[in-house]
Amino acid sequence: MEGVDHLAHERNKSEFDVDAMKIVWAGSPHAFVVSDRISKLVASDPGFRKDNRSTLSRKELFKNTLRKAAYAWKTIIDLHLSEEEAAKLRFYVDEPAFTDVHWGMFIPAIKGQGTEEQQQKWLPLAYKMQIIGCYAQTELGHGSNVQGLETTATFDPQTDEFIIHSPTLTSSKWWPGGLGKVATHAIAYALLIVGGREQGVHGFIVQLRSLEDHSPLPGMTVGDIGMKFGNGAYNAMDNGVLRFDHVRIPRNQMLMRVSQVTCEGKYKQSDVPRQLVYGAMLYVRQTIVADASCALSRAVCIATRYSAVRRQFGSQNGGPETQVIDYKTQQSRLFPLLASAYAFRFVGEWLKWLYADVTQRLQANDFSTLPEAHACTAGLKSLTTTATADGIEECRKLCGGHGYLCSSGLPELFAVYVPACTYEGENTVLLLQVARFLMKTVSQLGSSKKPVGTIAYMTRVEHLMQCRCGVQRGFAELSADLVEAAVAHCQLLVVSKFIEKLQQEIPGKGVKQQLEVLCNIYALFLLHKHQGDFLSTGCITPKHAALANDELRSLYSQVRPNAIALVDAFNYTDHYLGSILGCYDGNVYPKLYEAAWKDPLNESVVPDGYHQYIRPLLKQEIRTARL
Ligand SMILES: CCCCCCCCCCCCCCCCCCCCCCC/C=C/C(=O)SCCNC(=O)CCNC(=O)[C@H](O)C(C)(C)COP(=O)(O)OP(=O)(O)OC[C@H]1O[C@@H](n2cnc3c(N)ncnc32)[C@H](O)[C@@H]1OP(=O)(O)O
Ligand SMILES: Cc1cc2nc3c(=O)[nH]c(=O)nc-3n(C[C@H](O)[C@H](O)[C@H](O)COP(=O)(O)OP(=O)(O)OC[C@H]3O[C@@H](n4cnc5c(N)ncnc54)[C@H](O)[C@@H]3O)c2cc1C
Repeated sequence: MEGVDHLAHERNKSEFDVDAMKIVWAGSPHAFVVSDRISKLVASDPGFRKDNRSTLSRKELFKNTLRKAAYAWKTIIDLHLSEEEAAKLRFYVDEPAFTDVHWGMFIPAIKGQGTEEQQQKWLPLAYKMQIIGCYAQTELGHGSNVQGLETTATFDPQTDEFIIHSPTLTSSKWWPGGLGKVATHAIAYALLIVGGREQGVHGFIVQLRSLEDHSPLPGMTVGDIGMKFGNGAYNAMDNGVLRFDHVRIPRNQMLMRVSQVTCEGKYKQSDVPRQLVYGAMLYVRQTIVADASCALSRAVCIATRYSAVRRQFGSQNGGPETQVIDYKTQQSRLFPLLASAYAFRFVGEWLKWLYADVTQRLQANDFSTLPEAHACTAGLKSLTTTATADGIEECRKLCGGHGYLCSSGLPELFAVYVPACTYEGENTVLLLQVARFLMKTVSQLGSSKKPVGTIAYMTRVEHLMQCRCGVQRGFAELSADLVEAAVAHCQLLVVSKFIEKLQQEIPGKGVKQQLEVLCNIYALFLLHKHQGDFLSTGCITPKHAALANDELRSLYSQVRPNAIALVDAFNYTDHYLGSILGCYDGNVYPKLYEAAWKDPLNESVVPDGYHQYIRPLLKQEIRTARL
C-alpha cells in the first residue's frame, strides 16, 4: 500500500531517542543539519537521478557523469556552498568521478609537497577548477613498489627543464583516475635523474592536455584503460594510461618542498623527511577509513530493513510467518556488521583528529608522530576496507535471492566499493607496513625510547619484552604471521576508540546504552571469531570463551527491538540508499514488481532476436537459419 509505513511497528519498539543517535552518527548537531539538508537537496533534484545507471552503456554513463559533475559544480557556486557542504553534496550524489581525484589527491599533493610559491601558483587554478588534476603514480609494471617506478625525469641544465620519459612499456602510467579522458594536469611520479645520478622518486606537475581544445600536448599518448569489475558505476571513472615521449617541463614544476634541484643542477634535500613524498596517500587513506563506515552502514541499513520485512517459515495456526530478522543465525551475521559500522564511524572520527594533529605538527617541522600516523592510517585503511567489502557481500547474501538484483543496490555498492581494498595501497602491503612499525617498536622496548600513543600498551605486555631481540630478523619468513599481528593491533585500536567514545558524555534517552551494547558486540564477536588464538596463547580459558558466546547471544536479543531504529539513525534518504529492499517504508514487494517492468528487456513482449534465433530453434529450422 502506498504511503503506509510497513516498518512502523518496528520503529515503535525502539528503546532510545533516534534523533539523538542521528546526531552522534553525524558527529555534531551542526554536521547533522548540514548532512540532512544536502541529502534532501540531492534527493529532490532530478539532475542527480541515479536509478537508471545500470542500464546505461559505458559512453552514456561517462557522459552523464560529466554532466552531473558540471551540474554539481554549478550548484555549489549558485548556492555558495561551503567546503563542508560541497563535500556532502559529492557524498550524496554518490557517483565516482574525476572530481574525486582532483580534490582528494591532486590538490592535497600540491598542498603537502609543493613550496609556498608553487602552492600560490597552482592552488587558485585548481580550486576554481580552471585546471583539472589527476594523481599519476602507478604504472603498468609497478603499483605497490613506488621506488620501482620506471618513468624518468632527467634534469637538463641547458634549458632549465626536466625531460619526462616513459622508457619501457611497463613504465606507462596505468590506473590514475581522471587521466583517461578528463584531466588537464597530473602530478606525475618519476625517478629523478640529476647530473647522471638517480635521486629517487619525486612528484612533478605536468600539463597533459590543451586548455583550449583538450587535445593531448605533444609527446603524450593518453587514453582510458577499459571497463572495470561489475559493469557498475565505477565505470563512470576514466582510469587512464599515459606514455611520455621526452616531454619537457620547466624546472619549477617539480614539487620542491621535500627536495630541490637548483638551476645549476644541484640536488638538495630539506630537513623534512623524504616520506612526505607519500603525504597525499596519508590524507586519502584517512578519508577512506571515514568512508568505510558509510558504505558498510548503507549495506547494513538495506539488509536490516529487508530482514524485518521478509518472512519465511514458522507460521503458527495460519498466522504470519517469522520475520527473518528473528532467526538467531540471521542476527549473528547481521548484528556484528551493524556494530562494525558504528565502530568504524568512531575510529574514523578519531583518525581524522590524528591526521589534523600530524598535519599541524608537520607544518611546525615536528615529524615525531609521522611513523605512528602512517601505521594507523595504513592499518585502519586495510582493516576497515576489507571488513566493509566482505560485509557488503554478506549483506547481499542476507537478502537472499533479491539481494542479487541490481534494484537491491547491493551489487553496485559492492562493485564500487571493493577496489578500496586495492587502491591507495593494497591491503596486505599496508599491513606489512604496520607489522614493520610494530616490530621496530618491539625491538626498542627496554631502551630509553618509550612507546607512546597507540603503542603505549606494548610496555605492559610482558611477553613482548622477551621476544624483542632479533625481531628484525626473519621478517619476510614470518610475514604471514606478522600480518595477523598487525590486524590484531588495528582491531585493538578500533575497540579502544569505541570505548573512549563511550567515556564521553552522550545525550539522549537510551543512546549511550545502545552504543554500549554495540561496542560489546563488536569486541566479543572478535573474541569469538579469533577464540582459537586467544585460547592457544592462554589469554582466555575455555570457560571465558563459552561465557563470551552466551553474552553475545544475549546482546543480540537486546539489539533486536532497536535494530530498525539503529539503521534509521544513519539518516539515509531512499535516493542515497538506491535500494528497493532498503526503502524507508519497507514496501518492498510492490516496488520490486513495478521495477521489473521498467527493465529495457520488458519494452517489448516478444524479444528482439525471436525471429532470428528462438523461432528457428522451436521450428527445428536451425540448419537453414542465417545465424
Ligand atoms: C559526479 C559528482 C561530482 C561532484 C562534484 C563535486 C565537486 C566538489 C566536491 C569536493 C569534495 C571533495 C571530495 C574528496 C573525495 C576524496 C576521496 C578520495 C578518492 C580516492 C580515490 C582513490 C583513487 C586511488 C588512488 C591511488 O591508488 S593512488 C596510488 C596509491 N599507491 C599506493 O598506495 C602505493 C602503495 N605503496 C606504498 O605506499 C609504498 O611504496 C610502501 C609504503 C608500500 C613502500 O615504500 P618504500 O619502498 O619507500 O618502502 P619502505 O617500506 O622502505 O618505506 C620507507 C619509510 O617510509 C615510511 N612510509 C611509507 N609510506 C609512508 C607514508 N605514506 N607516510 C609516512 N611514512 C611512510 C615507512 O614506514 C618507512 O619508514 P621507516 O624507514 O622509518 O621504517
Ligand atoms: C579503481 C582503482 C583506482 C586507482 N586509482 C589510481 C590513481 O588515481 N592513481 C594511481 O597512481 N594509482 C591508482 N590505482 C592503482 C593502485 O594504487 C594500485 O593498483 C595499488 O597500489 C596496488 O598496486 P598493484 O596493482 O601494483 O598491486 P601488486 O603490488 O602487484 O599486488 C598484487 C599482489 O601482490 C601482493 N604483494 C605485492 N607486494 C608484496 C610484498 N612486498 N609482500 C607481499 N605481498 C605483496 C599483494 O598483496 C597482491 O596480493 C588505482 C587502482 C584501482 C583498482
